[in-house]
Amino acid sequence: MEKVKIVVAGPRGRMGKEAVNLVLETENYELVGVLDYKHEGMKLVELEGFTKGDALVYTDIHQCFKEQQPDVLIDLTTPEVGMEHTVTALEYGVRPVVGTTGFSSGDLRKLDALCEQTGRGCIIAPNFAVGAVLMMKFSQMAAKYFNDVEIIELHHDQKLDAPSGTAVKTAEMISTVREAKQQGHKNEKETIPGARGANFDGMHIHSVRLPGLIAHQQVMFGSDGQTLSIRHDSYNRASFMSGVKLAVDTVMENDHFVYGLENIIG
Ligand SMILES: NC(=O)c1ccc[n+]([C@@H]2O[C@H](COP(=O)([O-])OP(=O)(O)OC[C@H]3O[C@@H](n4cnc5c(N)ncnc54)[C@H](O)[C@@H]3O)[C@@H](O)[C@H]2O)c1
Ligand SMILES: O=C(O)C1=N[C@H](C(=O)O)CCC1
Repeated sequence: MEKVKIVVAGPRGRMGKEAVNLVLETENYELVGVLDYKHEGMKLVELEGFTKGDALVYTDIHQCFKEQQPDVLIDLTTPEVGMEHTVTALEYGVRPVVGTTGFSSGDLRKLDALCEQTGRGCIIAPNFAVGAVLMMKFSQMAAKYFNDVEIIELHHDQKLDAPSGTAVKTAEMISTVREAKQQGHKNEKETIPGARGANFDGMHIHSVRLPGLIAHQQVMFGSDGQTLSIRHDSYNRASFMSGVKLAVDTVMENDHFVYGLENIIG
């Protein structure tokens, strides 16, 4: 069987390191390159923190794709860089698996159109942890019966985007079934701006950033005399890797755009 040729963007990052190790340790995967903004021409093994890997470091995505002709790009960078990488990958016929969060709805529409144009698959997954995907699905189920919901997402303090991609995706999924409602008292007034969090279709999202945290989310529903809380916790970044593998294997079979792992988990 031919190996899946993979490039990882952001290899020195917290998630990128895990993804590089996943690729190196998976028998039918081959790491053919990594994309960084520095260390051009070095081998992966020469970078701090790596003990193996002959793949070359590229700072130019065009050169990387021309020389290596990968099947899949795994992107774990920043929203601006990630969007540029994803567009370029599709233009080269490389299938993107994107964990990078912070894409706008306009970005997602553009990528959807580009997949249709190129006939290539692309998976954007705001959260690769299977438990987090279930937490989102269970929240969507609960929202049929509870209109009042607050989303509390908690992450490490090095995170760039707020609210998290997971919180936005959860709110979007809830919105498909929740009866539209502006929550809280109609005369509610914030005495300190931001006290009620971000407002998505009348429901509120609260972003907590603290050292010591990894990735956590609690979705709280309330109605007369009862509350329901659905919570997921990632305690390490290995928790995301089975989802990355599922996305890589699936994108190799796909010719369309997928936003959210819930669309490929049965
Ligand atoms: N989908 C998920 O399950 C999931 C899980 C964790 C994190 N994330 C997301 O993944 C992204 C990365 O998270 P992280 O915690 O690893 O961040 P990080 O800051 O540790 O890593 C980002 C890496 O991107 C690299 N980078 C910046 N510019 C680059 C460029 N031009 N080319 C190549 N690399 C470049 C940086 O050097 C850095 O190593 C974030 O958007 C985060 O929200 C998603
Ligand atoms: O560590 C991060 O950053 C994470 N980001 C994702 C998000 O924005 O939802 C998923 C969990 C970890």
